[in-house]
Amino acid sequence: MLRNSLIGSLRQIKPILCSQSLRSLSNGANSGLTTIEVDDKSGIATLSMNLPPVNTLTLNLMHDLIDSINQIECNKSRGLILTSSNDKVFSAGLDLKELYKPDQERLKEFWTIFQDLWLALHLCGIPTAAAINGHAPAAGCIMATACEYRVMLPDFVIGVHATRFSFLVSKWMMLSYQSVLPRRIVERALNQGKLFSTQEALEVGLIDEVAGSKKEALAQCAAFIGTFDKANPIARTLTKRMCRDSDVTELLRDRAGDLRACVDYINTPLFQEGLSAHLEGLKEKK
Ligand SMILES: CCCCC/C=C\C/C=C\CC/C=C/CC(=O)SCCNC(=O)CCNC(=O)[C@H](O)C(C)(C)COP(=O)(O)OP(=O)(O)OC[C@H]1O[C@@H](n2cnc3c(N)ncnc32)[C@H](O)[C@@H]1OP(=O)(O)O
Repeated sequence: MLRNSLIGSLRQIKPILCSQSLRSLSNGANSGLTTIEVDDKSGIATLSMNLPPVNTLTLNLMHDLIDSINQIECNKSRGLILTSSNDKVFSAGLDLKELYKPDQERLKEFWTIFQDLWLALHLCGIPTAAAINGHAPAAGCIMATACEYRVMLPDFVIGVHATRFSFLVSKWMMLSYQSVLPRRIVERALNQGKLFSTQEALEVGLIDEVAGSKKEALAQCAAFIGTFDKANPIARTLTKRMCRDSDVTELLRDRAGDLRACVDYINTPLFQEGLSAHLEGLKEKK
């Protein structure tokens, strides 16, 4: 029953582009906001976000990421490593400009694609790891928690600091955080709007390892992916999805309800005023 419902729900996000070859993948498959490099020897695909200056999750970047995840999965790569081509920022999270005084139809599209991205990453059939080679606030952190393993470079921050500027997060975003950290730590960190330093993140278990360089981070992620070599890939995928079932069911059960709640909240004066102050703060930093 559980397995059937899992398979059923997974069909909803089944990758469509299943005929592409590894060669064309390694040549880069889309508009350049992401790049895919497949290591010939290991068969592991590295997916890099490449949207200067800070990899904000715009509609286009999120579309590219979903396409890339689907392509990597369809090509039966041995694993997927998510990273950034910026050496200071993994991802600055959602594009705040999309949330400020938004066009209502575009906002719906934006939130829906964010849900899709999280589902694609969270339910990706092959092993996934994040090489966090820069700051990873807010949705940057949520993307990392949707992966199975996290390796981070020193002197950066990661976490969900939404309450600092009067944002709430959806339940599924909270569950993603909670799938990595104990509930009491998540509750405290979300309420404080805490950004963890690399060292703090390691101590609480938000990340699994610290690496000295991006090259080392990629190697550590690849070593993690190698730990599944003895597992049957289909059994592994089904097991991963069963383990994650309760997290995704929350969203799949009522995507429209989540969309409605988010759109309503984003339109409140509380949210818009907090966002306006946050955007000013980012400008004044200069
Ligand atoms: C009752 C039930 C209700 C349910 C409600 C559910 C949901 C409700 C609704 C809301 C959703 C809340 C979800 C939030 C998830 C998010 O991801 S929101 C995004 C939050 N992200 C941030 O706050 C990060 C802000 N950025 C930074 O802190 C820094 O930029 C950085 C990442 C640390 C990098 O610093 P650095 O010094 O290298 O760069 P700059 O700060 O100079 O930035 C360069 C440039 O980029 C612009 N920028 C940065 N981040 C963003 C962003 N997220 N969106 C848009 N633009 C961004 C910055 O302003 C600079 O622009 P420039 O001045 O024009 O150069």
